[in-house]
Amino acid sequence: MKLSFTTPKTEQFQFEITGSKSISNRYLILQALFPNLNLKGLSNSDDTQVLQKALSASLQETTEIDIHHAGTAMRFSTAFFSALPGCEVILTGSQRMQERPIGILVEALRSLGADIQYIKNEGFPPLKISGKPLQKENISISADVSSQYITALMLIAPSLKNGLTIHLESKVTSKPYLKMTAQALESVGVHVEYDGNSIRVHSKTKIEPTTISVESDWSSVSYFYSCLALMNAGNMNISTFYKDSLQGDSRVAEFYQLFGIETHFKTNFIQLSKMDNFKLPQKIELDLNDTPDLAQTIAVSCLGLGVECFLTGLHTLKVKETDRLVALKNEIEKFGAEVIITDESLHLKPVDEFNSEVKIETYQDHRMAMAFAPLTVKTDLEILNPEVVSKSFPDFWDKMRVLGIR
Ligand SMILES: O=C(O)C1=C[C@@H](OP(=O)(O)O)[C@@H](O)[C@H](O)C1
Ligand SMILES: C=C(OP(=O)(O)O)C(=O)O
Repeated sequence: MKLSFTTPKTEQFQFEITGSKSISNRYLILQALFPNLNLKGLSNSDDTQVLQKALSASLQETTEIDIHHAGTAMRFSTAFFSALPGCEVILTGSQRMQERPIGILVEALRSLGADIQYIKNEGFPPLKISGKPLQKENISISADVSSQYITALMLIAPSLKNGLTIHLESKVTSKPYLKMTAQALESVGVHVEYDGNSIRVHSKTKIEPTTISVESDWSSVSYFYSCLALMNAGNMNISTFYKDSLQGDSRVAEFYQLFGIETHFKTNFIQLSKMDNFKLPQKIELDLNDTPDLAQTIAVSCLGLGVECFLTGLHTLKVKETDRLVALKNEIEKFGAEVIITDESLHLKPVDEFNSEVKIETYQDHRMAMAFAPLTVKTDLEILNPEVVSKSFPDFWDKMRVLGIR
């Protein structure tokens, strides 16, 4: 899809963004445990829809469930089905899902008594799961590959007889997602104690009827911060967001101050505007260990603004929808800039003038398409397989059109 930008007639934009897929997928598991949980404003993303479908599958006999590209759905439902007595499922996913590691979670579940077998490669989906009551109440797990393994254990913990204590080994990656899980559990009345290196989730069999409204997705809104940073003028009112967010990616508001974007929190929306007389820095350095999904957005903003950046804490990017470090290097260098990557960092040295008419490969990764789209404000470009955005944000291109990106 070829993209071009026409300065819109208005400088004031107003729109709404779909519910957070991370929050939605946590509450879907909790709803499966506690049926009197009522959910409003769920994400319309593919990743949420596949999890909804998986959880509503009839489990009379061995059922194959295809989770496509959805990492959270794969990890959360592995734990859920393992602890569901009597169920027999085969959990599979896309080619890339079959290359994304799950061994740490499977080992943890097995040590609690789960019956899980690998169908193809040791350590990777597809999995054959025979659900049964899990016994132990203590577990140690490596926390530096994906926080989703730990979230998966936390979400099923209330259904274990004595709850579960999870000891975190090694440096914890994507930590705010664990806090999000703890807050989701607390919001339905499950008691959680979290002291940094261990998490205790108490058992709970029933909850009071509860209605939860899912907050909009902060990772999705990052692309609008990037657009505004690259545009000459404008302000945006985007709903529904609150100052006290469950989502770690709400730090995008702080990060984009570096690029002259101010965030004002109104009752239920955010107002983004450009700071007056702002002078861009020559170089920024950020540790994104807590917010890995913002890395692509920030790297491309830097390319567009001509700001050198050194991003660290990126070791998990290699095992996401694609190897995002390699994908970023390949695509950013097409514009003439230089990118140096290691296993956990990215150093971008920008160029004054871009190569034009660049074709962006998206590698089946929604965030590659969405991170590069804002660059159209500066130069015409082409995004290959633009439909990948539906993994987290199906309405993405409609919203871009509102801003003048066609
Ligand atoms: O728990 C979650 O909802 C997520 C956790 C993060 O993954 P890792 O913990 O694997 O970094 C993040 O990248 C992903 O998009 C969503
Ligand atoms: C990494 C992501 O998702 P997941 O791991 O759930 O597939 C993402 O949405 O950027």
